[in-house]
Amino acid sequence: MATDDIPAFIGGREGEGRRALITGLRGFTGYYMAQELTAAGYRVYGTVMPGEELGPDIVALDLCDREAVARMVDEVQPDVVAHLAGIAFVAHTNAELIYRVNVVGTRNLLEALANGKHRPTSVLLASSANIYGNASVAVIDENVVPAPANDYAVSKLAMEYMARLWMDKLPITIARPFNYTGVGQAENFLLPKIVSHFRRNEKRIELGNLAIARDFSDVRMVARAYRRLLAVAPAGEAFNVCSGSSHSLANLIDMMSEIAGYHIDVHVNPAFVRANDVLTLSGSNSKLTAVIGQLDPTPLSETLRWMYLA
Ligand SMILES: Nc1nc2c(ncn2[C@@H]2O[C@H](COP(=O)(O)OP(=O)(O)O[C@H]3O[C@H](CO)[C@@H](O)[C@H](O)[C@@H]3O)[C@@H](O)[C@H]2O)c(=O)[nH]1
Repeated sequence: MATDDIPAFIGGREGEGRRALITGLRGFTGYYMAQELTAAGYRVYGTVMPGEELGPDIVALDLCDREAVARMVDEVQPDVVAHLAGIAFVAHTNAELIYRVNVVGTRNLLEALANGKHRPTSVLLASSANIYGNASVAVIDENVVPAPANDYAVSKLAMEYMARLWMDKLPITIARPFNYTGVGQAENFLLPKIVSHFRRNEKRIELGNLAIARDFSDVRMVARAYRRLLAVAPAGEAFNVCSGSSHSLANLIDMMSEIAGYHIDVHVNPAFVRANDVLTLSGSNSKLTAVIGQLDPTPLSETLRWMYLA
């Protein structure tokens, strides 16, 4: 689809009179997704983990509880679904939980939606660029054959394969986000960790593998891209969600030094070095922008400044 053909309602109120379900509403991305969908006119329903605070239109849900998932879907009867709940930390040590939540939990949701009284017009599943592993090409597009290198990535690729079994019943879109960050991301991820050290004025930081590079986006851009995908993506397709430019770890530290106005000493702590790390992830967003229009990515230095000053 050429950019000229992109429907005019993009950026408008395409959600008017429609119900959106966000799984993982209180997760890092869920918060921004809710803002984005509410602004587009959707009535937003969300699931949170049992024990988290509830509110109107917010349901506590363990995705691994198949019957509870079916009940929730029956109550909400969503028109669109952004499935963001899942284990997001690549170095999470509980492999069983990773597979249970990311694969079985997603299967429970798709089964409930397919069997539900009301069929949604779009279901977006958050997969991950980590499925590509250590790709041999410099810039990764959706045709690169996935080569997952850790349990997290295998779980996300398994989720994608499992989702294909439901594509004859549900209009499913797979998002493959590259790295993204922003205010509210947990400090066990690389950029919030670096930013928080500078915020505390620390002169030393212990990191893991320094020889990495990532394509970082701003979480607000990712939420915008997901909202547009829900409105216009052709069913059954996978889309990279990324800025198209990659930064080395040294470059990230330099950027933060510039913002904070001082130098930090970087030390390697073997405890943070991952076995089977993915070294470089740099993506092409051409397929995405051809369908949803230009992304207007926020420069990473601006996102870092936002986090530093928050
Ligand atoms: N977290 C962390 N990472 C470190 C550190 N030192 C080096 N790294 C390296 O920095 C890279 C980025 O780590 P994370 O920020 O934890 O992100 P990620 O593993 O790339 O995963 C993120 O991006 C994926 C998409 O590419 C997402 O799917 C995933 O949920 C997550 O957001 C990894 O190669 C990691 O080994 C450290 O102290 N902490």
